Amino acid sequence: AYHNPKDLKKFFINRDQLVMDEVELGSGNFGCVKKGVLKTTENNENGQIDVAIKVLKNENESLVKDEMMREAEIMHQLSNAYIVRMLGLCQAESLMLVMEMASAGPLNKFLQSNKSSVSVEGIVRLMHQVSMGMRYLEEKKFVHRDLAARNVLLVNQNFAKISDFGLSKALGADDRYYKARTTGKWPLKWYAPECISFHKFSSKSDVWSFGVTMWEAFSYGGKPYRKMVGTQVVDYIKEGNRLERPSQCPEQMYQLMMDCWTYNHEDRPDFQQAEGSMRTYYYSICNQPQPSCPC
Ligand SMILES: CCN(CCO)c1ccc(Nc2ncc(-c3cccc(O)c3)n3ccnc23)cc1
Repeated sequence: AYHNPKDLKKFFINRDQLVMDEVELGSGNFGCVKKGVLKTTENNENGQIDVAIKVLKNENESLVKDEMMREAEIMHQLSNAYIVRMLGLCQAESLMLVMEMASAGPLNKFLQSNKSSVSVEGIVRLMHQVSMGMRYLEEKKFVHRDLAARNVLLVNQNFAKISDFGLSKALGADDRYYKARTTGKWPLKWYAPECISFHKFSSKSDVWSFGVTMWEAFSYGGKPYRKMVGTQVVDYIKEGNRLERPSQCPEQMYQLMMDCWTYNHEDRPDFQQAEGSMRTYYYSICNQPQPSCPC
């Protein structure tokens, strides 16, 4: 269950600072995500920040509430340009998680509806940013466990942030993986073999998911293993098959995806190596570093 609430105390936002739109950005069994603004008085300047608010439904289910508190506790420890920032929690008519808004929404949806205006170089830039965010998570010993294009949110078409830490886990100092006790509604098409066979999750299994996320991006929001259900994918992979190179995908990027789908996790690159490959290729095609604030 969720513990040490004291750490998050300073993180509680009072309800009258929040103005919530009717606009619903998304919904799930947890509740829904709404658009809104957070009124601030930073150094007595009255300002406001666009926010996404995850609103918990049927409050009484302490299970869902604990899960949201765990998500908040994880995000509270993260600070990186390529990871969605949590601004705080608000306990009012229901429990709310307040995040800094990434207003262009999920990467897969964006690419599906902007095929013509996003170049291959633009996709390489976005996926390099995701690899930097994941390298940061790896260094901090957090396992995401739900990396997919639907959980990469865009500030704009040149700036991506990793989101949805609902399944994430902090590894113990000398743990090399997280062992799930039970299986849940798992995104099997994004999961490495060891996750499915042994319920073992590590940054190396996040690397496998990163490969599938790359495939989605270079497919402009295509759905992986289209004709199969999750359980069929397990056999497909075991027989040595992999997703095919998307037509617009550069050879070097497909090679990296294939490396991320190395069956044995010990032989898979880690995010330090994957980020290095992305950076090398990105510089080779546009010879300029990522702006410090890619706004
Ligand atoms: C393009 C418009 N559109 C699609 C609407 O149909 C759309 C969809 C989503 C968003 N933006 C966001 N949706 C959800 C979360 C979120 C909330 C809680 C936890 C968490 O990890 C993430 N979030 C955090 C920051 N920005 C967002 C912006 C636009």
